Amino acid sequence: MTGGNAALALTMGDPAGIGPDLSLVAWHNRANLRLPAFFLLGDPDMLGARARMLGLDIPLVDTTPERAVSDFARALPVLPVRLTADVHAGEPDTANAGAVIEAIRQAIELTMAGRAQAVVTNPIAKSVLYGAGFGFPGHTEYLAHLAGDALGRTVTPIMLLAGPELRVAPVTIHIPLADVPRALTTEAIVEAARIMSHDLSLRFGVARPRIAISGLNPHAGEDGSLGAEDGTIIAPAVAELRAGGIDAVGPLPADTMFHAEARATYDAALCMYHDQALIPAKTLGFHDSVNATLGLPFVRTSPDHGTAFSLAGTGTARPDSLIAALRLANTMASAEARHTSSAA
Ligand SMILES: NC(=O)c1ccc[n+]([C@@H]2O[C@H](COP(=O)([O-])OP(=O)(O)OC[C@H]3O[C@@H](n4cnc5c(N)ncnc54)[C@H](O)[C@@H]3O)[C@@H](O)[C@H]2O)c1
Ligand SMILES: N[C@H](C(=O)O)[C@H](O)COP(=O)(O)O
Repeated sequence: MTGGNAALALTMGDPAGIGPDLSLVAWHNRANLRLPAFFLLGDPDMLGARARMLGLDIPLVDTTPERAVSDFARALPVLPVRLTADVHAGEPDTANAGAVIEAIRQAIELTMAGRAQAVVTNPIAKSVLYGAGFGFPGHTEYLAHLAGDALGRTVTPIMLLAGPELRVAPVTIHIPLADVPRALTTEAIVEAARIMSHDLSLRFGVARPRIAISGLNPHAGEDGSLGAEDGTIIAPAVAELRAGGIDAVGPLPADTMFHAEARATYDAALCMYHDQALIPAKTLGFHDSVNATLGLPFVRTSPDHGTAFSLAGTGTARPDSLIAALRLANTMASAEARHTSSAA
């Protein structure tokens, strides 16, 4: 589902974090960056105050999704989502959690209605939302929940970290490490790899995706002597995927699948848990990797970093990952639109 030539829907994220800073800087440099048009779902007063704090003269305009592309050239288009409490940069406040969540909800609704091209989310602070009763581990699970509600079916999200050096995703996402072995099943690995393969073709233009699947245990279990899951859970998943025509290899020892020569042998890696995937992703490209959620009925990207509260309002936060997220959302949605129109 893509909104054609519509603007991207960018959510404000936690208003005390660096999301507002990065959005203002990105818009300010839109011409030399040749950025795709976006509108920001957020509080105009907060944005104006942060621009002044950063010493940036940035015109804001209340917009609609339909006017945003034309507005983007002369002002930062804002779809107002009003905050409850005053914002102090670097000082998160659970009183604003409702508005943070509402901005995400509206971005999804507009994108699923074809009024926005894709969703790009500025960072939220999970603990702040939890403190206000938010019942999901983060955007990834919340987006899948809302999409599933809209479609009347279960939507399984895959959290892909996409950068110039590596694309990688974990099978299990925001669960405690102690719970990972119990959560790993052959079915979950197969489903994750199938979604990854499908979206790499549909939204990344990879004709025949090669997927490298990691083991769980050291040395991928060392033939069972260092753990059983690699042989009893992961290997059957690889066999099932290959029997179904997906070019999957594994289970691979995780410590020798991320150096340059290894990375040249696959299009994306699938790991068993959060840090097994995100450590190499953020080590190889912290400032130019993007968090892209696969498996959704719309495109969603996010910077690969968080709210960096200590940097908010200082002018020192780097906008690179947000810029890459805006560009990737546009590229992914455009690839899907081309694929869909050629299949029609
Ligand atoms: N996409 C998201 O919404 C997202 C992603 C990761 C973490 N988070 C949340 O953010 C909060 C803080 O998490 P954290 O401290 O683990 O990670 P973080 O990414 O906010 O910060 C980690 C380190 O990187 C630095 N950093 C982050 N972004 C930067 C930028 N653009 N430019 C320069 N330096 C930057 C920070 O100053 C800090 O030193 C947590 O609540 C976490 O849940 C959200
Ligand atoms: N786990 C990701 C990371 O560490 O970058 C990030 O927190 C994802 O958060 P969302 O599900 O809110 O995108």
